[in-house]
Amino acid sequence: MNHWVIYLDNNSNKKGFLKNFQKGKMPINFLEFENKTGKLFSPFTLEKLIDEEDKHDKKIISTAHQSLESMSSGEQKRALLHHLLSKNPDYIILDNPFDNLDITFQAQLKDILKSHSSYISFILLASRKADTLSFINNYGKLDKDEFSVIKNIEFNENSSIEAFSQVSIPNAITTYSGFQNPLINFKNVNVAYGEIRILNNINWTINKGDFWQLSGTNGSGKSTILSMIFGDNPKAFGQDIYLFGNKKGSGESVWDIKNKIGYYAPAMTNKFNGRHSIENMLISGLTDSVGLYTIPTELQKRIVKQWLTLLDLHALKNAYFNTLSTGKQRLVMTARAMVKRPPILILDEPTAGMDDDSAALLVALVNKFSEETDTAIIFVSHRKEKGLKPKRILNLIPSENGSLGKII
Ligand SMILES: Nc1ncnc2c1ncn2[C@@H]1O[C@H](COP(=O)(O)OP(=O)(O)OP(=O)(O)O)[C@@H](O)[C@H]1O
Repeated sequence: MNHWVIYLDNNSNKKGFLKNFQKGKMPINFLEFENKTGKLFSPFTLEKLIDEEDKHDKKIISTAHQSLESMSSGEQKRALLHHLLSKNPDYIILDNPFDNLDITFQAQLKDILKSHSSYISFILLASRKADTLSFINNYGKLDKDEFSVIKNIEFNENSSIEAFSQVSIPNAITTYSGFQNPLINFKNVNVAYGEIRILNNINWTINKGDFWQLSGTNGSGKSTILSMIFGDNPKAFGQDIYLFGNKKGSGESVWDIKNKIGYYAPAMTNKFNGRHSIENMLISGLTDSVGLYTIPTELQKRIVKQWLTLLDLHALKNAYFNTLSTGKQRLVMTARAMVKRPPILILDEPTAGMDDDSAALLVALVNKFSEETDTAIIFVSHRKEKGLKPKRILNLIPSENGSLGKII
């Protein structure tokens, strides 16, 4: 059985490769798959299934107990793999399957894949050099649209990233003032869905200038906590949760809260597939809109120019955002969440799907935010992100009665 890993970097045209592959236009090394049945294990497949379940009100993967959409990322991946395997394909393309997965589940997933590897071929698309599978026997890489076979992966340590050191984080236009510490305060917060307890007596205080990593295994409740801050999770009501001094649910609208928070999660990138220039993308971060509805002011343009210089993207300011490499898109989106210099910045698994070098660059940018500004940062990741310098970690540790919060 042939199994492949194809290493991707910042410039790989993964979408094009997948599209062609599925149409049967694959590199000659893959001709054995030409008339075979293949399946795609990717966030895109998950999105499509969630959409289909929603539109047709049917259960493809959802169970009587839980919808696919409400499952944690780990649970979704497990369910998707199970679904794809049940179709008995000849091969499965795995698009960065280990993203968003904690170490335990990564190991479980590797075991499941191995147990099927004697009769299903796996083609692994991997951005991280450490993400490989023991039974892989062919190696390749995708350079833009060009596939080539390589001998094996050479592990090279990232050189330390000196990027961004020349330019300071630009100033704010609107100053958010008048907020007292703590900006966020959770007191003995408990969440359960039916009989299942998710969070157990969580106490968490976030002050100005804090830099938190929120970590925990898949399903431990990280998204649940975020949704109580940034979303309108009804589980937040009636609990002792204080946002900017106000008890959650006591009158402030979700919009009021969102206005004071910069937020970025990779899934947001899909909202910006229209014709948005990089400059306008950053300006729209000042107004919290997807597009631009008013002519930008000179001041807005000046601030954004400084951001473009910081990101070394000034020469590309008129380029369309969707023509950028994934790594550069992520940098722009992260900066976009920060341009208004909000009191709180939430970055939800921002490095998922990035190659090592681009992830290191994003990490360097976030460290710089922490060093040079008063914005409190919450960086969600179960991966120990190399080089990230959070000051504190809230680690959610699952227990029978829901996750306990351990502060490190
Ligand atoms: N609406 C819901 N109904 C039932 N269970 C839910 C609902 N929303 C979340 N859950 C469950 O709550 C648990 C915590 O989920 P959550 O998404 O917060 O975890 P997470 O730490 O963000 O996981 P991951 O890293 O995999 O994204 C999971 O077991 C999930 O299935």
